Amino acid sequence: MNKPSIVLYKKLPADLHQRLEEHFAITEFDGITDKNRAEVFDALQNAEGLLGSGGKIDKELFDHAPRLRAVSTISVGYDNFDVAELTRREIPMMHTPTALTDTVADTVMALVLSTARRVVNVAERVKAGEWNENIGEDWFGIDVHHKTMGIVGMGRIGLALAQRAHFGFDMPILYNARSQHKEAEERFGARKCELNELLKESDFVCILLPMTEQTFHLIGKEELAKMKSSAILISAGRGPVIDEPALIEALKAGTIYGAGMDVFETEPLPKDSALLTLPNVVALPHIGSATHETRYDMAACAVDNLIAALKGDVKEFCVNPEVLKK
Ligand SMILES: NC(=O)C1=CN([C@@H]2O[C@H](COP(=O)(O)OP(=O)(O)OC[C@H]3O[C@@H](n4cnc5c(N)ncnc54)[C@H](OP(=O)(O)O)[C@@H]3O)[C@@H](O)[C@H]2O)C=CC1
Ligand SMILES: O=CC(=O)O
Repeated sequence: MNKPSIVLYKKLPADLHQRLEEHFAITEFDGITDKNRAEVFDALQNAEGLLGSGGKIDKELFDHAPRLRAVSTISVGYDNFDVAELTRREIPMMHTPTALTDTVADTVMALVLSTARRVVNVAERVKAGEWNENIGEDWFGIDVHHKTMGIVGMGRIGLALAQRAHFGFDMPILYNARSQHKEAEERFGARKCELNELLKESDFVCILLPMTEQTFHLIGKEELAKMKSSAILISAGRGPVIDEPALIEALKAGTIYGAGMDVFETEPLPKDSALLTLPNVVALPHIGSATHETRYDMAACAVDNLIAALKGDVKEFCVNPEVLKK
């Protein structure tokens, strides 16, 4: 019997590629870009599955995939997919939520520490030969331990961050989400509050929200103005949740102390972005989950997700479970 065809648009480790090949005939691309879209459209004519990460996966693409039965992304976020269109076509959309949670929380904690203690800025000065005598106050940062941690988006990653902040740094925790998160309250003493209260009271405001119509530019000029001048903003959910020009203004004016950012409105971050010129900004290239171990686990999860979905055997990790046949 012929194996079902799939389109793979992300390079996989050899053993995972082999696992996929045992089940499917694979047409492989190095991403889906404006340059190769037409070629991808041709390959999709026959494809029953789609697996990869990044790119804009929209209705036009699905229109070229009349046999598509399952889509699997190697990520937890899926804002680059037209999920409503997939649901309309009764196609399950799979993602990799649990594999990366701890690694992303570690990255957020790294941003908290490196912005507060100015690790990147100070290390650059050492490399530039500026450490010539005992350091003075111009090398100092601010404490992290015992400060108030505000978490906007108390989901899987928010919870893992709360655990680190509570047990590792003895930080009181405030959070904002749509629902109450009893586990965070009971295990880490977290207190749910309105966004405005969180912004006013937190020393670290960590934004861990998905990108949706409701979260777009949730943090803008007015919200930034509510933060303490000694507070630090950490952005590690999706870039467009923060109004970047408003953030740049606040950082330049010194109305907040600094920002640690793993995600941006435009990625890769444009070379002329003012964020690159500000010493109180730590900018990372969207590395939240980027360790060898975690990226492997995410890819393995996405491969298993596609195999399960094309067999009609989905048990978890489906974004639109309403399409699954009972
Ligand atoms: N920087 C990186 O490399 C990475 C970034 N991410 C990003 O992080 C996001 C979060 O991941 P994860 O924790 O696993 O996701 P979850 O779905 O577990 O958590 C999302 C949280 O956001 C809250 N939320 C959603 N919409 C709103 C809103 N309008 N107002 C207030 N709260 C809201 C949810 O609230 P409620 O609980 O009430 O539903 C939930 O607490 C991903 O969607 C992805 O975009 C993920 C991985 C890596
Ligand atoms: O940003 C990364 C993800 O997995 O989502």
